[in-house]
Amino acid sequence: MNNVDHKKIEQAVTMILEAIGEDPNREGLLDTPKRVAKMYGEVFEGLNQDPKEHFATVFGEDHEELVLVKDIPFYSMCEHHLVPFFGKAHIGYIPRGGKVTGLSKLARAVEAVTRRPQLQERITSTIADSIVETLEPLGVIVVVEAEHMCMTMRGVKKPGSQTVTSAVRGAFEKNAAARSEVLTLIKG
Ligand SMILES: Nc1nc2c(ncn2[C@@H]2O[C@H](COP(=O)(O)OP(=O)(O)OP(=O)(O)O)[C@@H](O)[C@H]2O)c(=O)[nH]1
Ligand SMILES: [Zn+2]
Repeated sequence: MNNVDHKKIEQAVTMILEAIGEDPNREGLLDTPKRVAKMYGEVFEGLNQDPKEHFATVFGEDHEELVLVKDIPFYSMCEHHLVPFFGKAHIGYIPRGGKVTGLSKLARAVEAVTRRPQLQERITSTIADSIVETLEPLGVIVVVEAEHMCMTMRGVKKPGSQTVTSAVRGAFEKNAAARSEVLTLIKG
């Protein structure tokens, strides 16, 4: 929570308020720079984390079949406009050699990757590659669906449009049937 330079953010927010023609000294705005600094500490908390660190918890469970955690909600900040994009991540992997991680660790990795200025494509591939590098599974598939506020409240203004990205590694790259099984499970 304390990864950001609060003082610097407070100064910057005061300057932005002045720049838009607001009065930073009016009552309602007095604590706004402080609040924004605290909020950025929270939404950019992932900058302090390496998603891979969450996969240190490994159980020696002999399960070389699909593990899928779907509908993991996330909130991130588009690195172009610093406005939110948010949605769901779905992570499937086929463990190898008993390297099975805790289910919550997949959701923790999503938090680590999304709580920083981001691109949806990078979120998707970083999660997949972190799993490949740590758990060395037979295969990984990551699907991310999100709504980007920079496309809804501003710019092209297309509310409701969803962006879907996927990253496949290992067995899922070659095996279309395995991929479609996961996609069916995600939809169901
Ligand atoms: N590929 C990708 N693009 C993104 C993501 N988030 C936002 N963008 C896009 O980043 C682009 C930035 O385009 P620019 O032309 O530099 O900026 P802009 O003038 O504000 O663009 P508009 O949004 O079209 O008004 C826009 O097309 C956004 O939709 C993301 O996660 N992935
Ligand atoms: Zn954007």
